[in-house]
Amino acid sequence: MQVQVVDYNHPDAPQRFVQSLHETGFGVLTNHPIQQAFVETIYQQWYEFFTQGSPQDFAFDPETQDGYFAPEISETAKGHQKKDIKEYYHIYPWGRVPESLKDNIMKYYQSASALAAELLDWIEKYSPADVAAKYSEPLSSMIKDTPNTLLRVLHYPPLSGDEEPGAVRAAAHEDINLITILPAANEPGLQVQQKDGQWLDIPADFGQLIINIGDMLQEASGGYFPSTSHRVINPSGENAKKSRISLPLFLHPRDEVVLSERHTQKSYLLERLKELGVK
Ligand SMILES: O=C(O)CCC(=O)C(=O)O
Ligand SMILES: [Fe+2]
Repeated sequence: MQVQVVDYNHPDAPQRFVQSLHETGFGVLTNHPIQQAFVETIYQQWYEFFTQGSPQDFAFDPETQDGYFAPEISETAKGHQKKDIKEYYHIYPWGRVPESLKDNIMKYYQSASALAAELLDWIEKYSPADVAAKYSEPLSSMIKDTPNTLLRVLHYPPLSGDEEPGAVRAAAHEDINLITILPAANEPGLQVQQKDGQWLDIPADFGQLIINIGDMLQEASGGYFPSTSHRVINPSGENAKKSRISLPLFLHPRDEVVLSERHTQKSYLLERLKELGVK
């Protein structure tokens, strides 16, 4: 099955969307409540911050993990040797955010988190009974008042030609969290790995919202929802001269939430951050 594009307002949307998540780990929504013009304003503001601002003034704190991650310290995907070609900024509700960018990005954080709670209710409702029985509490309540949900603003710079051979914008990886909400980026490149190993472009037209399953929901659902590998490939030709901005929101439960017999959110996250080499 291919990743389904689902109209958020259609009566069958919840069921079709959850089916797509089960079969592919991904689903794409149109006509959703996040306004594209607002997303674009954010892309523009943060593009200026990365390219003309002083991101180093907000260098990330290894303890708390908020702030700016420069290209030199950017993460290396699990199982890979080369760093991704990207820089990014981690936003938490309690974390540091440049004053001039705060209003819009926190408004986005709140509205995308509210939408995520609704989508988690859809997922809960259309989980088979034996899968739903594994959830230690309702999925949307796992993220209620959580301080752990992470909004990452990513800037993939134009390619200069002297990148390390083999390095890519984002090497194949799985997300750590419950679900990820990602507005279509301003440039293409996102691909998902199918069960047969082939890489497929994610449908990501202007204004679409991409949702994918992360390891924590895979863990909590006993594998019913797969945390599927995805990557961002390097552009070529004229597109290589362009920046790419994207804005994934990684929904994380509160620390104490039980995911499975072996893991709480806190123990699972620590294990994964060590693997990424950023903790
Ligand atoms: O930039 C993108 O489109 C995806 C980024 C991503 O997968 C991630 O940061 O986990
Ligand atoms: Fe990802």
